[in-house]
Amino acid sequence: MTDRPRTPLLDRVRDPRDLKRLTDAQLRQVADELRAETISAVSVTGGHLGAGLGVVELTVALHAVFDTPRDRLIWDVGHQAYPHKILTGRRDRIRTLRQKDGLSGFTKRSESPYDPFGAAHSSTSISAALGLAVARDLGGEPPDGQGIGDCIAVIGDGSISAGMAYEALNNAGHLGTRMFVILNDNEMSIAPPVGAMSAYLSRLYAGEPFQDLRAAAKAAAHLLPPPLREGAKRAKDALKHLAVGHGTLFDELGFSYVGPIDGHDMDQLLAVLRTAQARADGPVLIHVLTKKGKGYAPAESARDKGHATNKFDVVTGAQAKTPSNAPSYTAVFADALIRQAERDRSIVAVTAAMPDGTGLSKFADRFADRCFDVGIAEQHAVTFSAGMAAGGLRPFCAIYSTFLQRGYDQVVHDVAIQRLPVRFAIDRAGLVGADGATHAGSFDVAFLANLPGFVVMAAADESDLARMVVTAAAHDEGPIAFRFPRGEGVGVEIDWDAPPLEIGKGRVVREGSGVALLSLGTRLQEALQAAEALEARGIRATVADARFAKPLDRDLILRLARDHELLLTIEEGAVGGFGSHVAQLLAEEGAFDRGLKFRSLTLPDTFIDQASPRDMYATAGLNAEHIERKVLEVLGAKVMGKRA
Ligand SMILES: Cc1ncc(C[n+]2csc(CCOP(=O)(O)OP(=O)(O)O)c2C)c(N)n1
Ligand SMILES: CC(=O)[C@@H](O)[C@H](O)COP(=O)(O)O
Ligand SMILES: [Mg+2]
Repeated sequence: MTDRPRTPLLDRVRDPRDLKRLTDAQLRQVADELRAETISAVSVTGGHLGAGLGVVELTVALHAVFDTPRDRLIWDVGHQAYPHKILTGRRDRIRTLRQKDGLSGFTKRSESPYDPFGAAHSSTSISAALGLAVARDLGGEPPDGQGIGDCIAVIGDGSISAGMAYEALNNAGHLGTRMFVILNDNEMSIAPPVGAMSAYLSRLYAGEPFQDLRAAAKAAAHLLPPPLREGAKRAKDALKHLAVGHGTLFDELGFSYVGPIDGHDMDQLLAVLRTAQARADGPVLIHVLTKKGKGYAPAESARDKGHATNKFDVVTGAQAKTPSNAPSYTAVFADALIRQAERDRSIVAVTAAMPDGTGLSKFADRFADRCFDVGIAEQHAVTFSAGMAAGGLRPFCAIYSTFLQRGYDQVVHDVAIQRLPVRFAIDRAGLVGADGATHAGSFDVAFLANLPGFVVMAAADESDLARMVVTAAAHDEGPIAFRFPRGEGVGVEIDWDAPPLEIGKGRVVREGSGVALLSLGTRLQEALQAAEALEARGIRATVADARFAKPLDRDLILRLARDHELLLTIEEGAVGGFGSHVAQLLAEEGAFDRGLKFRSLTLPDTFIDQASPRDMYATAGLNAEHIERKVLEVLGAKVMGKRA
C-alpha cells in the first residue's frame, strides 16, 4: 500500500475553473502536486506513466488559460491524459484506471465532458480539432449544449510522424480557421523516435531568436491583470533565449509557428498560451519541449522513459512482475523469425513504431540493416512491405491487430490485389485487457479472410506460432497472415525445426462423437477444458484446431459436419470471420439440409471495456464454461449448476 502524497492545493481544485482563481506561483504548486498524485495513482494501477508526467505543467497551463470544456481540448492517443483526468473531476476514480468498471486509460467521450473526442490510436487529434473548429464556425451545436470555443489538439512528436497528422495540417492550413496545435516534443515515441521529421524537429531548436514571439509575449503582458504580468515578463525574458528557424514547415503549411518553449517552465507556458489565446486569428502551432517521465527518476532513467509500467513501488520504482514460465507469444515470434532470417537473407522485418511491442528490437539487434522502424505509419508500413516484396524480398510486416486497421486499404489495394507475398505478423489478436476496446484485436480475421488469395492463420499455442513463422517464410505465392495474442503462451514445448504447415490444413486434437468443437486460435485450451467438462456429463466432444481461417480445411470441416450432430466454431474475433466462412461452406455443401446443428461463438456485437483478458472473454462469452453451456443449450441438455 503506497502512502498518498500530500496535495493541499490540488485538493481545492474540483474542476478547471478553480485553477483560474490561483496565482501563477500556485499553479506551479498545483503542477507539483498533480505530478505526485499521478505517480501515486499509476503505482497502484499500472499504466502509461511517462507521457503524463511529461505534460503535467502543460495540462495545468492549458486548463488555466483555456475555458474547458467549452474550449475543446483533444489529447492525441490519450495515454498522457491521466493528469487531465485528475483535474477534470475524475480524481476520486483515478485509482481505478484501466481496471474493470474503472476509468479508461485513454480519453473517452462517454467518460467526461472534458474529453470532447476519444482516442487511443495516435495522430487523430488535429483532424478532430479541425472538425470541431469548423463545426463551431458553421454554428454546429454539440449535444452537450456548451457551444464550441477554441479547439486545441495536443500531439506528440511520435504521433506527428503519421500521415493523418499531415493530412490534417494540410487541411487546417488551407482552411485558415482559428485552432491550436500543441506539439509536445519529448524526443520519444514509445521507443526513441525515428525518421526525417524527428530530425527536422530537432533542428528547429537550433535557429535564431524568434522576434515575433517575444513581441507577442510583451504585448500579452499588457493585456494581463497585474498579478499575471510579472510571470509574462519573466517569460518574455526567457523567450530571448529561445530559438526557432524562420519559415518552418509549419509556417509554410499556413500555421503560425511559436516556439520551441520549455514545457516545464510554467511562466513560459502561461505567457505563450495566454498570448496565443489572445491574439490568434488562424491556425497556430506551439512547439513545446518536454521530458517524458519528468520528475520521477525511475521513469526518467528508464529506456522507455516510463512509457508503460506495471504496478510499482513509488520509493524504489521496482515494478511488480507477472508470474509466468511460458515465453510470450511476441518473444516466440521474434525468435522464430530470427531463425528464419539466419537462413534466408531475403527476410526483412517492418514495425510501425513498436519495436519492443512486436519483438522486432531483438531482430534489429541481429540484423540492423534488415529491420525497419518506419514510425507511427501503419499505412506506409504495409505498402513499404509490398514494395519490398515486389522487389524480391520476403518482408514480415509486424503490426498489432488493432493498428493494422489503419492500413487496410493498403492491405487490399497494394498487397492483396497484386498478390504480393507480404507476411503479416499480427500481434495482440483478440482481447488485450487493460487497454480496452480501442486496442482489442477483434476484426483482423474478418477483414483479411474476405480478401481473395490471402492465407490467414491463427496460432493455438506458441509451438504453432513458431511453425506459422516457418510457413509464412516459405510461402511465396501471395499474402499470408498469422495472428497471436498478447501475453504468455500455454507452456508447450516448441519444435523450432518443424516443417512448414500444409496450407489450409487443420488438426484434430481430441477425438469424440456427437459434438465437434472447432477452434481457431488460442481458445483451443478453453475448448479442451469444455470438452472435459462435457465428458463428465457423458458427452464426448471432438476438438479440432482449424489453424487456417483461409483457405478453410474443407475436408476436416465437412467430415466434422458429417460425423457429428453439432458443430460449434470458436474464435477470438468479431462476427464475419472464421465462423461465417465455415457457415458459408456448410450451407454451400448442404450440411444444414442434412440436419446439422451449427453454432458460432465469436466476439459479441459490442465494444468491450477494459478488464483482465479473462474477464473480457467472460463478458464475450468465450471461456470454457460458455462453450460447455452453449453445447448443452443446443443439445437441449440440462445445465446443472455453474462451473467455476
Ligand atoms: C495508430 C497507432 N499506432 C501505434 C500506436 C502505439 N503508440 C501509442 S503511444 C505511441 C508513441 C507516441 O509517441 P508521442 O506521440 O511522441 O507521445 P509520447 O508517448 O512521447 O508522449 C505509440 C507508438 C498507437 N496508439 N496508435
Ligand atoms: C498507448 C498505446 O497504444 C501503447 O502504449 C499500447 O498501450 C501498448 O500496448 P502493449 O502493452 O500491448 O504493447
Ligand atoms: Mg513523444
